[in-house]
Amino acid sequence: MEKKNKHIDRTKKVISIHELYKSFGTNHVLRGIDLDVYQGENVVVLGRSGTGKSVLIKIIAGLLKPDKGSVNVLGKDVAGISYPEMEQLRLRIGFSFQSSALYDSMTVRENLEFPLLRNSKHLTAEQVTKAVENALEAVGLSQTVNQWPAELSGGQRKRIGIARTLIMQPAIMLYDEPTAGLDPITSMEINDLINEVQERFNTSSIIITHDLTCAKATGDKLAVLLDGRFVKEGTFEEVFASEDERLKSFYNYNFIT
Ligand SMILES: Nc1ncnc2c1ncn2[C@@H]1O[C@H](COP(=O)(O)OP(=O)(O)OP(=O)(O)O)[C@@H](O)[C@H]1O
Repeated sequence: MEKKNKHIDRTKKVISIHELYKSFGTNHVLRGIDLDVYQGENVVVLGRSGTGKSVLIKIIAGLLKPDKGSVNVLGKDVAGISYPEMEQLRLRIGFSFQSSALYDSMTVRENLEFPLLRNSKHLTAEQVTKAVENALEAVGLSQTVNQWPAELSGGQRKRIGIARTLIMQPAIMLYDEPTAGLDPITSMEINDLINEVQERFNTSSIIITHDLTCAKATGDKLAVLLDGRFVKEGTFEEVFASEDERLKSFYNYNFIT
């Protein structure tokens, strides 16, 4: 079912990218990217492997520097800001990695406490406990608080990874292949969670995925990256109605793999 989100505020851009270029030596990965993400909007980025989707969200998160172009995130130009300003901005961006990136030697509670204790030193023990409880409740895994990551399923680890980013109350969520390696039912649960996070916390998100079911379920807008540029933007139906041969071959490839 195509999603409907009534909460998008089209008067507020939380991410605005214009003519972004990024190369690694002679590998010209991003070649003139334009993208706007509005308050409360979920944008899905589709594209074949190696087209630069992860590079794009790493630039948004300040983990890579753009070569050229403007990248404005929550009102700040990430290319021009100082390191301390970038650190502050990064706290408002939740990055959900493909690998979930949990610390195996820490319990779920400790994994969730970690970003809070490092970044919000003024909090009392009681406030930290409450924040952990709230984040776990938001992802439906309150009962796992004393478990180890190794005791959790892939889907649960993914949820705990999302809870660990939610604990910092981010304005923007970046999901890198959130359903990769998960079975269809668990994937559907993660899609639902992405939408719940969007509605409950009014976050704006970029979701990188090869999973067209995820794209349809979570994306208010889809953007297709090809040869270093976005070649098509629109709703799932608009993108799939495209007669562009380059897009058609991409969809066919995805449907049969
Ligand atoms: N730090 C880096 N140094 C050099 N090259 C890099 C670096 N990061 C990415 N690249 C190159 O940039 C290109 C795009 O990589 P990226 O990881 O963004 O692709 P992707 O679209 O996310 O692929 P996938 O769907 O397989 O995850 C690749 O050719 C990759 O080798």
